[in-house]
Amino acid sequence: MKSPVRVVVTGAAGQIGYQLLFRIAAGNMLGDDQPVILHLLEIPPAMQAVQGVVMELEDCAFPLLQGIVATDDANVAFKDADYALLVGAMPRGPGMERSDLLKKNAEIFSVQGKAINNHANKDIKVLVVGNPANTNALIAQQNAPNINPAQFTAMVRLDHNRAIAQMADKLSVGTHELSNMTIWGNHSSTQYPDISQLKVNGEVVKDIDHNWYENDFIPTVQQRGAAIIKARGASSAASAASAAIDHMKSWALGTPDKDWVSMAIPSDGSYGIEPGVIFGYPVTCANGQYRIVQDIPISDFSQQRIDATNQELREERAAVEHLFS
Ligand SMILES: NC(=O)C1=CN([C@@H]2O[C@H](COP(=O)(O)OP(=O)(O)OC[C@H]3O[C@@H](n4cnc5c(N)ncnc54)[C@H](O)[C@@H]3O)[C@@H](O)[C@H]2O)C=CC1
Ligand SMILES: O=C([O-])CC(=O)C(=O)O
Repeated sequence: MKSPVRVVVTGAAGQIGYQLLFRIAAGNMLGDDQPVILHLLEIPPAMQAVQGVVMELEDCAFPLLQGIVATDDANVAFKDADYALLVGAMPRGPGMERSDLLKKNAEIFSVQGKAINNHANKDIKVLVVGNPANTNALIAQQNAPNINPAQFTAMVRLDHNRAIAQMADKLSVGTHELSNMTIWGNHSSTQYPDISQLKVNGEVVKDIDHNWYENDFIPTVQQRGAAIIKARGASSAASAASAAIDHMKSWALGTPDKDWVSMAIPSDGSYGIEPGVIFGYPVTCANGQYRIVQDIPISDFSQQRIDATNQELREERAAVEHLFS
């Protein structure tokens, strides 16, 4: 049996937290042979609800769950943490863009970045889910100068999974038959779902109707979060938790041969993006490290969309630079 790892989930009493914790404890994220100690961080008014979540986790008698720490103190929550899923933040409601949450949520990520810096394992893997995810990840990273900046990532995997599901439906194939989807840029309505490299059972997909791609598929993926808010009256939760599991699993356990996943990670300058911006890229993962897929041909059509999402991320960064330590 491996020794247990410590996994922090913030916003543990929220919608996504409630979907996420049980799957982590069941081994869906880090594997059937990896025991976990869950650290649940919440704000004081939610601590009673967290106690209920703790009771339910206990009642599952998960063999891999070797301990639970529930706290409203970030310094306690991040102590010796190996993985952190930063979910706790306000969700948007109808008619809002995710960037409208920037002012409300930014402070949370500067506080948590500092706590990670001071208390976490130096190899910690951080995934930011709370919106606007890319820029919140940048805030956390900039407040953690002693942690390798590459360890801070944000979630575009839900967009990646949505894009695969839409294409599978269009092509009448199973989602498992598709590979090489890419989400470039921001987890926002400027994201660019790129199907130029998409394959079905290893064969490049040709003959996609460009009009459908541009005017139906791309907006559907970009606006899927808003469509769910409209339908459910609340933002996506189970699918978001599932994507968070997928993101961390890929990062920790690796991606399959001949495929890649989309992760928002600090740019190293690849594809002309300014270094440091937390940008959605196609990546492969092995041995707990991710690597940007290089040399994907970028058409003029793609370049315009990559530029638009890059521009939005630069504007978001400019709005929060005062929170960088
Ligand atoms: N990146 C992505 O693909 C997605 C991101 N999201 C975002 O995830 C976030 C959480 O969504 P939900 O779980 O639906 O919201 P929710 O409102 O159900 O839960 C959020 C929880 O966070 C807690 N919280 C607030 N401040 C905190 C702090 N400083 N420390 C610890 N916990 C804190 C709240 O008490 C609440 O229990 C939202 O910002 C939402 O927009 C949602 C779906 C997809
Ligand atoms: O749309 C939202 O506000 C929640 C979210 O990020 C998503 O579902 O992609």
